[in-house]
Order: sequence, then C-alpha cells, then structure tokens
Amino acid sequence: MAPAQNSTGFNVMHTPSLNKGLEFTAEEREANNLRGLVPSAIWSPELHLQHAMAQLRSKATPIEKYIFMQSMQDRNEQLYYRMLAAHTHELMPIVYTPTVGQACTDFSHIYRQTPRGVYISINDLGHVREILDNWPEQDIRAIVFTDGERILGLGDLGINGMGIPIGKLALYTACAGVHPKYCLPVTLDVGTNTQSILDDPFYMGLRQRRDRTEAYDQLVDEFMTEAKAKYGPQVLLQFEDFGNTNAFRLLHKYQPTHCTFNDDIQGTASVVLGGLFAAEQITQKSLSEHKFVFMGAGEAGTGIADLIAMAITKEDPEKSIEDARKQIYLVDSKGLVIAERKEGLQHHKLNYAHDVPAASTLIETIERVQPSVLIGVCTIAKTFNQQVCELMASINERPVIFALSNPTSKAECTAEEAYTWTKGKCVFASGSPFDPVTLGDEVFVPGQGNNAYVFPGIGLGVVAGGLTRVDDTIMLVAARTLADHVTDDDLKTGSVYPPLSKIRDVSLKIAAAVAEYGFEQGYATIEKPESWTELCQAAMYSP
Ligand SMILES: NC(=O)C1=CN([C@@H]2O[C@H](COP(=O)(O)OP(=O)(O)OC[C@H]3O[C@@H](n4cnc5c(N)ncnc54)[C@H](OP(=O)(O)O)[C@@H]3O)[C@@H](O)[C@H]2O)C=CC1
Ligand SMILES: CC(=O)C(=O)O
Ligand SMILES: [Mg+2]
Repeated sequence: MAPAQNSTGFNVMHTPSLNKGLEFTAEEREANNLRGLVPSAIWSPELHLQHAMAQLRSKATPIEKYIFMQSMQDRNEQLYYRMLAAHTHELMPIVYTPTVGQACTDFSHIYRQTPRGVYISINDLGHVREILDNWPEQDIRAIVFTDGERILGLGDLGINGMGIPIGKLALYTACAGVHPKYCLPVTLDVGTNTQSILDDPFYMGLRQRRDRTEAYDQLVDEFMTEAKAKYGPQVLLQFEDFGNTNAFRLLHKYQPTHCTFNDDIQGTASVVLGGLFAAEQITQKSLSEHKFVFMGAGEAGTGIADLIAMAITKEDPEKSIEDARKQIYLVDSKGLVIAERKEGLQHHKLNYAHDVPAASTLIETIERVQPSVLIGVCTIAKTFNQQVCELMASINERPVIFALSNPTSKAECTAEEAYTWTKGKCVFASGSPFDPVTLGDEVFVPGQGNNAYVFPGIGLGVVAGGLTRVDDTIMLVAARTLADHVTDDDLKTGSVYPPLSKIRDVSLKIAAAVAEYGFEQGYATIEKPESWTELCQAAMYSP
C-alpha cells in the first residue's frame, strides 16, 4: 500500500534508516505523526534487542535466520546493526559465510521486493549513470560489486550472487563502522553459464549465457568510470567473486587509476599473511623459513602466494622475489604447477612454475616439497584427508594447515579432522567458522582465516583518509596490524586470529594504519590529522 502524501509517520516507519519501532519516544511519536501506528509500549533499546534476538533464535534453520536478518535490515537498520555488533560471533555465520552461500543459491527464491543495491545488466550499456542516479543516496563511499561468476566455492550463480556484496557491506558497517548510507552493493548481470539456474523459472537475472564479448569490458568500464565520476576519485570499488579469467586483468587495469582492490586476491592474501605472522610464535619459524604448498592456484592461491613472496623479501632483503617464490609451490586441477606446463598455464601461475618434475597428487607434492605450510583454496571439500594431515604432522613439529575454501561444505577439511589427524600439532584456520574442538583435556579454538578480518578495516581507512588508491603494500600493513592484535591467550588456544568479539577494535587499528600509510604515499585527500586512530574512530557509525 502506498502511504498517503501527508502520512509522515507512515513514511518514517517505512524508512529503515529512520524506523525505530517501539523505541520511538513519546516526543518522537508526537513530532513524527506516529500516534497509533505503533503499539503504546515504549521500549528501551536493550529490550528491543532482546526481543529481536528471541525472534531470531526461534527460527529453526540458518536460512530462516538469514531471511529474518534481511527483513530486519529492510525495516530497522539501527536494530539490525545493533544485533550484529552485540552478537557478532553468533550472527556472522548467518549474514556471511556459510549461510550467505545458501542464501545466494536460493537468492531468486527468497527475494523480497525491497531494493538493496543495484543491478546493472549488459543491456544497460549506456545507462549506468542513470542507474546510479536512481539509487536514493548520492554520497556513496564504498561499493562492493560482483558479476556472480565465482560465488564463494559455489561457482557461477549469476545475479544470485548479489547476496555477497550485500553481506560484505553489512560487515563494513558491523565490523568497522562504515556508515550504511555510504555503502552500495552492485551486481553486474552479464548472464550465467549454470544451466540449472537458466532453467529455473524463478531466476531473476538475464536468461542468457555469460557475455564473453567486448560488451562485458565496456560494461565494467562504464561502471568504473561513472562510479568515479559521480562519487569522486576516493570512492572505494571492491571487486568480489569474479571468475579468475576476468579478476586479475581487471584488477591490473583499474588499480593504477581507481581506488580499487580485489578482495579475493588481495584481501585474502592479507588475512592469511596476518595469520602466518601470528603463527610464527607457535611454529618458531619466520616467514622466510617456511616452505608453502597451495592446493588451488586461482585468485586466492596466487594472491596469497604473491603477498607472501613480497613479505619474505621485506623480511630478508638479501632474498630476491624470484628466490622467495621458489619456496612456494602451487597445485591446481591438473597437479603441481611446473615449468613443463608453462605453455598452457594461466598468466597468474607462471611465477610459480618451477623447474621440477611433475607430481600428480597432493601427497606426492608434499612428499617432494616437504612444506611446513599447507593452504587449501581449491573449492574441493575433503582434499586434506587423513593421509595428507598425517603426512604434514610427520614432517613438521607444528604444521600450519589452513583450509580456506568457503562455504563450510567446500572446506578442504574440518577443524576436528585437522586437529585429530595431527594429534593436536597443527596450527589450523578455516575460511568458514568451526566450533572449538576438544582433544583429551585440550580445547582448540580454530581461527577464522577469512578476509572479513581485513576488508572492513581497510574500507574504513580508505573512507576516513579519503584515499584514492589501494596498493599491494596496504595489504601488508593490514596483515601486520592484524597479527599485532593476536594475544598470547589466543595463541594458547591455537588461534592465530583475534576473537570476533574484538573485530571492531581490530578494524579500527587496521583503518588507522591504512589511512596513515595512504597519507604517506600521497593517496589521501585530507589534511594530516593529529591522530589517525581518532580520525577513524570519529568516522565510525555506531548503531
Ligand atoms: N577464506 C577466505 O577469506 C577466502 C576463501 N576463498 C575461497 O577459496 C576458494 C577458491 O577461490 P578462488 O581462488 O578465488 O577461485 P579460483 O576459481 O580462482 O581458483 C580455484 C583454484 O582451485 C583449483 N582446483 C579446482 N579443482 C581442483 C582440484 N580437484 N585439485 C586441485 N586444485 C583444484 C583450480 O584449478 P585450475 O586453475 O586448474 O582451474 C584453481 O586454481 C573458494 O572456495 C573461495 O570461497 C576465496 C577468497 C577468500
Ligand atoms: C571470503 C571470500 O571472499 C570468498 O570466499 O570468496
Ligand atoms: Mg570473495
């Protein structure tokens, strides 16, 4: 029902950023023509939060909880963010991985009418500015956008991938306090190659195969150009879950001219490096003393590898980048990446195509390389089986095993498997959360090696400092800051990441470090403040 023109109260209650429901005071009810539109009880924020959490907890399944949270975001934004801030540990797995994976799979089926972000289709070429103008907020500072081709480890979901920009931006606000009004989720609709989606009568995107013509690049270019022209050179444009045939080349194309980064390539690298820095205290090995095997040689795999190699050369200036890369081995769907395969290799793998004999299995690779660090980013569940984990434990006192593929159904192994098979020796982290594991009288708390530990803080730093570029060193700065916030108590439980309950504080520190670094590089559009932390703190939205 459309509200009557003069019904300001009705409009207020239908504006998520203004609606407070039963929290409206008597004065606010009077001033906003709300009399009779809300029951007469006046609730405290605490009671309202308890009520919402009780409603949420009464939902039987994670996807029902997801739908409840979405509808809360659509009707009462403050309460939504208060829920997330007060119950981050409980609600991150709902609004983010793993449940967001199911929400994307089901996106067209659970879709509600409320607009949340914009869809820009290949048929909208020439109309991108018009679409951005249709969005009610004109001052946008952070955009997360996808073309839906590689949604988590679930593959090509077309516009159903919109759940990811929505979820990531919710974390910008919940984990780092970037004001929700500055955030815009965007999905580029260029079709999908997933037949089951094309056959789904309820699918809401373009019913065509993925556009692989020049029009695709034209659409991305029009979007990048118009976003920068409309919102200014400091608008942050975060690439998310693009397929790797586009992700690397688009990042390289736009990094020199736009304030942009690719979260899967760079944000993931930063969070993994942070975990490895923190793990040094457990393994008693510095980064340059490790040997690394990656299961998966895509965006995440080579992104992490590149940042590790860069960090090794900083740690040991005697080492060239080529030597640093020699400590890193990648395995892809065809086996170990080696020089003999160079001809058919994708560009991003070439630096790691070492002159060594072929190895067709992970076990063979581990036996040959003798790695101290094993990182899973291959989207194939259970690839770190008992034999793999036992082998890692037999060649290392404290092997590092990160099973980073998302969502949980794609994890290379579970926390329980990793700790059990290595008899508690491994330093473990996972992309999606796992509960603590008890072995004998020891309790292990697995850390969540997810880029959510860094991208919100980087985003806040970019927004607060008005940065116009995000370079690779920013990822190193964020990794170091993250590691500095891992306490001895965290390490004692086996976690190389701080608990989620501290994420706002950690994000603030990352933001301050990023903004300061950006200023020193000449990327900032503000004057130097007295304190970078105070600058970022002042920019934080608190629901
Ligand atoms: N924890 C976190 O923060 C993050 C986790 N991820 C997760 O990492 C996973 C990979 O993402 P991303 O790198 O962007 O994806 P890509 O598609 O770019 O790369 C996937 C890689 O896995 C390889 N692969 C596929 N099947 C096998 C197999 N059977 N054995 C060995 N390797 C295989 C592919 O091989 P080939 O090259 O031959 O095709 C490719 O190199 C996803 O599940 C994603 O959710 C991603 C970003 C952040
Ligand atoms: C976490 C993330 O960005 C991914 O799995 O794609
Ligand atoms: Mg991603």
